[in-house]
Amino acid sequence: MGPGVQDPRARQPSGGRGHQPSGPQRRLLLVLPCPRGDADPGALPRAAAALLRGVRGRPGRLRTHHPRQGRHRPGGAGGVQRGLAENRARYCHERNLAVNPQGGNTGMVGGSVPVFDEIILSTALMNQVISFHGVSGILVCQAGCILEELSRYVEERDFIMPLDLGAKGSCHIGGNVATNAGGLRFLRYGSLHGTVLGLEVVLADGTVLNCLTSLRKDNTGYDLKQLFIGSEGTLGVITAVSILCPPKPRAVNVAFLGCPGFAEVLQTFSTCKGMLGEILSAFEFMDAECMQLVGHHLGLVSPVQESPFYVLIETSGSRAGHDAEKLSSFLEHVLDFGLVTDGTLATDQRRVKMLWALRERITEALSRDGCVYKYDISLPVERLYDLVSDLRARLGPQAKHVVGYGHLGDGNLHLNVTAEAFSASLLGALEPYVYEWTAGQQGSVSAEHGLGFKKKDVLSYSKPPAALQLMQQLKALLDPKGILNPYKTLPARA
Ligand SMILES: O=C(O)CC[C@@H](O)C(=O)O
Ligand SMILES: [Zn+2]
Repeated sequence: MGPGVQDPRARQPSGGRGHQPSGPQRRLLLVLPCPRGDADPGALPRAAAALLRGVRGRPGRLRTHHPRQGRHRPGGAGGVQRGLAENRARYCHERNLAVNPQGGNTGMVGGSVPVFDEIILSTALMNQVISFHGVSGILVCQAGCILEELSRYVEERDFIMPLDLGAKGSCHIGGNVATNAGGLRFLRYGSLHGTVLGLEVVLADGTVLNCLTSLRKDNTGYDLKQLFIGSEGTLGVITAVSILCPPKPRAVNVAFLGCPGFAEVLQTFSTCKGMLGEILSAFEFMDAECMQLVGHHLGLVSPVQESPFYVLIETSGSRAGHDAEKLSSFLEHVLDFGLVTDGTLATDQRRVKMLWALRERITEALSRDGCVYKYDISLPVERLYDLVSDLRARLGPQAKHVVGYGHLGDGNLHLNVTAEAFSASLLGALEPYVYEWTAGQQGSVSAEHGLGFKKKDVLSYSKPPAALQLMQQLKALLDPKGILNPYKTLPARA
């Protein structure tokens, strides 16, 4: 199996917005039985015992600490779990044991799975809300909280999480931050580099770096937390997160539209920004092949007539009447100008979820189509679909499907190619072509999925040698023994 290729049997993120989590689960901490070269031979079994002690207790439900207990009071569950992460990091550091931090294991690039002999350090038991402030909307929670449970928790208090992903039913907030996950609310609420206010991180030597502040403004020197956001567990293990939650919008509308060509998709986007302004919260697109795949593999039915492209527009605002008025004059305009040929609107939650499922479940449909070659690319929005058309012509019958979809509002294309089985010649036709094409547009070879194990060797297509060197130096400074998530993010040194 090639480096950018997804094994069709690999675990997939859970389905669309309607997905219900299966409730708290017991996660096993796996210990692979081969010590690293110079490690103490008895160390792994002892580490296994120490690690496994951590899964004995009943996995907790999402709950808030009693404020009187304090966050790190000895005996408080938060203190115990954080303490375990800290002790494990010390233990592993002393014995030169490699550690693979793991959250919900829903990543796309193999960042959360061990490569050789790493010990998996699961955050599953660190699943408590530490505090939530109803005026500021600042949530402080442990790393193992499941995104969907956090969403429910803050929504009950009239706020929302600033990020939303198809994998919300199983991904952990710590993993979201470690991978700097993008997702469906990025257009409106921006990157985790902006919404995360503080982090608690266990460093490679077991030191706890407590930068878990809840301040909107803090200009005291280097902003160290930024180093860990998107570093995929290679610089430290995130154990707690402080994050700013926006107020829950009172009115959410979704429009699902059919467009006759990609030029019209782009014009619809420009018009939409101009006419919907501050209420626009998502602008997603998918091509006709995506629609065929969700229909064929998942039985989902298109709500609009067959079109070469489809667009999903979400608005989130505070006055339903005002938003509906804006949306209908926008729709009238795009229909009159032939930018859109058919469309449907949803305001009730059930239909909103149904329309989102068409877009969110494309990944799931692709995984049922065979062997999937996945690319997550940032490009100038005007060129976003050229790569897909270009590849369709280049690959011809070698590929079963070449599809393009994604977060058009963020300039993020998800290019996926499917085939009956893995083929070295198909991979050879795709790589390095896709990466060279992207670099030619000054794009990014990983817009939101990170580099992990699968994409680490293509980093240089998007970063200059001096940046790579500085990254290697930071890694050596923070993790001199190279025990934190080795073989990930950075290419192997020559
Ligand atoms: O599977 C993919 O390529 C994309 C997954 C995810 O980022 C999405 O936006 O649906
Ligand atoms: Zn995405």
